[in-house]
Amino acid sequence: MDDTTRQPDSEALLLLNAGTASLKSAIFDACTPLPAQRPLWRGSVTDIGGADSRWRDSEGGSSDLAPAADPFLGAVACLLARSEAWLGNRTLRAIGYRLPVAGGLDGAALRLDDRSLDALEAAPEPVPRYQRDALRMARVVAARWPGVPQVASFDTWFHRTLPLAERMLPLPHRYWEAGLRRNGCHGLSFEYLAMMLPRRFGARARGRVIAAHLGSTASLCGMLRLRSVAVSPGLSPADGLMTGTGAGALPPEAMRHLLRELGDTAALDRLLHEEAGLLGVSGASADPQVLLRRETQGGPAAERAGAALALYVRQVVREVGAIAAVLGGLDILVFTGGVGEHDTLLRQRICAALGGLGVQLDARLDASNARCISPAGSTVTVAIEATCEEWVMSRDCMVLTSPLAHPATVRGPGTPVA
Ligand SMILES: Nc1ncnc2c1ncn2[C@@H]1O[C@H](COP(=O)(O)OP(=O)(O)O)[C@@H](O)[C@H]1O
Ligand SMILES: CC(=O)OP(=O)(O)O
Ligand SMILES: [Mg+2]
Repeated sequence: MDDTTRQPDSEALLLLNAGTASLKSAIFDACTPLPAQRPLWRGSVTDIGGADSRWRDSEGGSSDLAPAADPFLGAVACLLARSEAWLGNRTLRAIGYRLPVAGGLDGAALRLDDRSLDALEAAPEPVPRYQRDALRMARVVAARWPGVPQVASFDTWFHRTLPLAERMLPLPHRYWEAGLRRNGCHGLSFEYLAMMLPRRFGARARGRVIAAHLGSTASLCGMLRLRSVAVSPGLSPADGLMTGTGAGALPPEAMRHLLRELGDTAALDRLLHEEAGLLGVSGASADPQVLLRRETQGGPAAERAGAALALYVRQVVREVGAIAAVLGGLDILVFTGGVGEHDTLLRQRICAALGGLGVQLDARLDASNARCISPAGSTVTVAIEATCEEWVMSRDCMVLTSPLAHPATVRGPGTPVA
């Protein structure tokens, strides 16, 4: 590397990734123009606001989180303190955030300042709750580290290539004009996969790919030539697949019934996002690992755990089938996210149900968590790729804080996304 481009060794990036049930942070070394793919440190708070809320870090640290009046800001305070302690004397070059939607702003990523934060906060509903959380966090961080550049990376950017037929909702046109459209989810994760798959599978990766991001929430993305052409959710993971605590898509009659019964949208939101999904059906847990254990223990509780898992698997299988139809077939099925990367049993159930599409698993490879888990010569390559949204965010931070950066946005001219 040219010495004139070398940053002081002590420069670092802090990336903050607020999801639906977790807050993750990662610190990357900022001494090379393109940060190494492995973070120096990782921290997370899981089950935010729940009974099992815990922080953990990549150095083995972990403890329960004390209840807080505002559980999300409690999680932020915890991770910022841990991050600051880990950083020690290192200088922060930038702090990056994942934002699910660009709120009408242009581009893949942008520098956050009072003006852009105001604009994002003023973006009209509907925006997912965790968008608002990420913006609240950015205000807290700006007060704690004034002067450190802040950068937002948008999930919506990767899905800018969705065709109109995938984006539109069958509603009167005025709602389209008002910005009501299908945006897809987990764009930074799919963008990461779109960079990694060609390294592993060469030209095959440019064919018909379905990426299954199965984490606390779940969404699928169909890609052709590594571009997003089909997605399972609409505006947020509240649509599409069920999740740990979320119902996913529901028939309108069910929504009307629930709204009548519950009386207001806040109660409806709580039910749909916090009390439904695997937790609601099983009556026991949002965590598939817990349900897989419970399923084997017999009795009504085991039956409900089994029913919840069967529903989850069925929804993923149905969506893979639908997206494969849109793609005209399937060359690669890639799993990512906490469940997709680690849950052998659920992967096996999903793949067994997809045999009709040519999906096969080599049980030995799968049990050993190999990265390619289909037998050699299979019609469909089945792969596991550990996602790293924070690495995509770290690149945006480097580009937007470089002296050559375009003043506002990176990764090409933007398509306005509402
Ligand atoms: N080793 C594991 N085996 C099975 N499931 C796992 C494992 N590790 C994490 N998970 C599951 O992954 C989910 C969290 O996914 P992840 O992508 O890490 O988080 P988030 O969606 O909050 O960003 C949880 O449901 C958890 O049970
Ligand atoms: C939906 C989303 O992007 O967040 P999570 O990390 O919780 O899946
Ligand atoms: Mg996530």
